[in-house]
Amino acid sequence: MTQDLLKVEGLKAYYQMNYYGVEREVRAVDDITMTIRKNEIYGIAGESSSGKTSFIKVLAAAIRPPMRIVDGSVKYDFKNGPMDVATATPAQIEAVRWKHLSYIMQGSMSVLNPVRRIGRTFEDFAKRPLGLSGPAYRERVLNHLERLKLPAEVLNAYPHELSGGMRQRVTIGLATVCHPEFVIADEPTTALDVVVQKEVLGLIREIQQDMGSSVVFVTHDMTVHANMTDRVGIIYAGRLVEEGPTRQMFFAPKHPYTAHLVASLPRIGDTAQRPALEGRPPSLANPPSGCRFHPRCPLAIDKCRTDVPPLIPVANDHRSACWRWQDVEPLVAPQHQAVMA
Ligand SMILES: Nc1ncnc2c1ncn2[C@@H]1O[C@H](COP(=O)(O)OP(=O)(O)OP(=O)(O)O)[C@@H](O)[C@H]1O
Repeated sequence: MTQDLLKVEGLKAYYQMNYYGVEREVRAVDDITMTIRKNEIYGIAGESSSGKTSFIKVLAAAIRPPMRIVDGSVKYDFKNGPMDVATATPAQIEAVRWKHLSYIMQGSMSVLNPVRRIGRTFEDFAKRPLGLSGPAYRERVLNHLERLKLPAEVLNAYPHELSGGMRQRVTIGLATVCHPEFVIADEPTTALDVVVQKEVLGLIREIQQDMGSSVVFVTHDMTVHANMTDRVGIIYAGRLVEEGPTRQMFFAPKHPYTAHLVASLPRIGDTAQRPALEGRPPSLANPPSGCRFHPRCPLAIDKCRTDVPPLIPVANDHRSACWRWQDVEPLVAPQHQAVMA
């Protein structure tokens, strides 16, 4: 039986700003309902400015003004008790940080303090949540470094003395040394070259399987989703527009936006011309009426311009928010789905 570790219901998180008396509201997360199961890797995809980072900042309980939760709930079922991010106190968040809820941030250099040795940064992150000291603490950290294929000497190094790949492994180490139940990874491999990227992705998967934790993995790179995730959710203009098992999303997408994202992947031997998706995601300060994708959608009909499509079940474990989901055709022939090999 699958169990849920996180339940998000009707979540709205907006940036509310006031420029010289003029109110401005960016609806970055606008009515998202979804669950994350125990022991799964859930991928979040979508173009730039679609709201992915804003959404996971809420999941990570890292909400800072001008962002605010306007409505909804974000309920975790942690081993040490339930927590709703929407109502949690700073002390409750502090109690789960790193030990239950952890975050692998974008760009290792911005996470690691350049004038602090790695060993000191590990102490800042892990000593208190682990509740260990002396030899027991040191043994725990050294074991973890070994699992990350990092030599013990990194503890004496400064960040600039390490390669980009090693630094990223260190940030993964910091985020996982307390064996958290829930790990959020925001574009953890974007700045790395392809070989190192593969290594880092393999490592995240290994650690996830070892610890049995849930991972939410954010990237706009669909190849990474194809190779890493169990399920994928597609965010467009602040909304979850489709969600399903990864294979199904690639082979039988039920939203025209997903079909285009999947088709944009390069494939060996595929020379077919595919219609490009024109335009850009809309401004979240003034999103289009009805389905927010309608101005770019090749299948749009009048109803799409006026009525918001609900996210409904369309197949086993698969939901789509499209009035015309039954007419969505995959844009890529199955023999060219090389990324899913
Ligand atoms: N601190 C902020 N203040 C005001 N608006 C913001 C802030 N951060 C993000 N936004 C706006 O929220 C919207 C969603 O941005 P977000 O960064 O969540 O998207 P994203 O999908 O993660 O994009 P990317 O892939 O480029 O990181 C955008 O319109 C962005 O301009």
